[in-house]
Amino acid sequence: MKNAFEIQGGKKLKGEIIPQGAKNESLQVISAVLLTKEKVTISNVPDIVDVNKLIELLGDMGVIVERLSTDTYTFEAKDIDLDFFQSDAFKQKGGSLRGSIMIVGPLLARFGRGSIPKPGGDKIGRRRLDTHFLGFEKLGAKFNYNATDEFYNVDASNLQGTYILLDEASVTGTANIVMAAVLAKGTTTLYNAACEPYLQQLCKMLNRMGANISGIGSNLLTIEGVTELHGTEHKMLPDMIEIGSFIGLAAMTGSEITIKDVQYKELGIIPEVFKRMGIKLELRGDDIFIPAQEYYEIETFIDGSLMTISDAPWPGFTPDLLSICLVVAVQAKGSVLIHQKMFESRLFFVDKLLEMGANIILCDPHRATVIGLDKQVQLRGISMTSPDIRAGVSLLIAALSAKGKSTIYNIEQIERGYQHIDKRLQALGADIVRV
Ligand SMILES: CC(=O)N[C@H]1[C@@H](OP(=O)(O)OP(=O)(O)OC[C@H]2O[C@@H](n3ccc(=O)[nH]c3=O)[C@H](O)[C@@H]2O)O[C@H](CO)[C@@H](O)[C@@H]1O
Ligand SMILES: C=C(OP(=O)(O)O)C(=O)O
Repeated sequence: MKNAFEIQGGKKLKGEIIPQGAKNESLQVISAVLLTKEKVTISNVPDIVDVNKLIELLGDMGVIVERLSTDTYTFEAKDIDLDFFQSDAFKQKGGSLRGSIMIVGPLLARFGRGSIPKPGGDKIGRRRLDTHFLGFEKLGAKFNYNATDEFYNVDASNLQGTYILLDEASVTGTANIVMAAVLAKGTTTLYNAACEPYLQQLCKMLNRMGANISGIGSNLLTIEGVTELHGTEHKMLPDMIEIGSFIGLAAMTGSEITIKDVQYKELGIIPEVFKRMGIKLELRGDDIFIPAQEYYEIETFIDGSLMTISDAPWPGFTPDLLSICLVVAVQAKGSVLIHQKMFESRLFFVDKLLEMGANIILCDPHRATVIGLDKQVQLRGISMTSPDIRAGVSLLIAALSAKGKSTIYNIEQIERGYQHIDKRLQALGADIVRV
């Protein structure tokens, strides 16, 4: 398998691009099929490494998976092989993606026990799972963590609804606890819940399956336990992180791009953050049109002080788009402080941007000040390795804007979240090949 992209940068792109279905939503709703023995049909499923691995894992557990078309699947979790969870195959596969952690809640709810190896995902700093297991414990489960094997086991003969104040608004943690609580006895009140669109979509799907969840979209969820759930149909939202990435791509390369069918009202603060970086966006129907812009100027705060872009749980700005904002700022007019509050190793990729000619001061692992080049100096193409999914795409955007050839290695990191990205960029006129 060829695992690098070779890019000849500096070309203006033009055209329309359709965002894939949301990666992080997919990982939640596909895990939720374990909650019922009936058939669940899911559409707009992105064809990306992480989602394909989860689907394969479900198949290994005994879920009957049928692919109806390129992006539509049915899942039927009639019989699950509970012994599979102690096998080496599970330990190896289950640990290879972050999203696999969300099979534990449904397994616990339906079969009274669940297991998971310490999950993978991006190496972007410490990524604790306490919220998940503290929540399960509150519902009456017992868990143990084998530090040698890096393996978690959770047991519960009878989950009991209760009041849970989460220690942090964890996205996958909230999803996991909600999925455990829907089949628990009595009422669970979940406070400090995360409420990203991914979670809103999950909760709506669970309600269609017969669950009784209220407070969707807020940080206070009330879940009245039910005895069983049924089959349903679900369609994934477009991936808001892809949409943000394409906005950044258009600005940095000075290209005219239309992003189709974005479900604008689900994008929260995302378009506003890019607008404050000086990027012109037009909503046409439900498409975002970004005109070719010679330059874009980052606003200051009202009092004239330096703009700061930082992450926060929803409806704050998602941490998954900060790397994109950082790279876009490299060619802006003006300066910005990028403050990545959640993850402590997500900004180190600026080293590569520095090598390409960017003007950035990495203040500490969480903060970087970018002094924009205002397109007066073009970045230089280099060879680089993608450290994580969003840094990878940011480097790809930098490479597309740069003079000369860049090579990006370790593109599995990019491909775990961006579907057929080389082909889709080629369709916009990009010079990118897989080598
Ligand atoms: C598969 C999936 O859905 N992955 C997403 C999910 O990961 P994931 O669910 O793993 O991330 P969490 O929401 O648990 O939080 C990530 C990290 O941020 C810290 N933290 C979290 C909440 C908070 O209020 N303050 C805080 O500092 C935590 O210590 C944690 O280590 O949510 C992250 C945060 O949006 C995203 O980057 C990931 O793309
Ligand atoms: C950090 C991310 O993903 P994961 O949680 O799967 O590592 C991401 O999507 O930006």
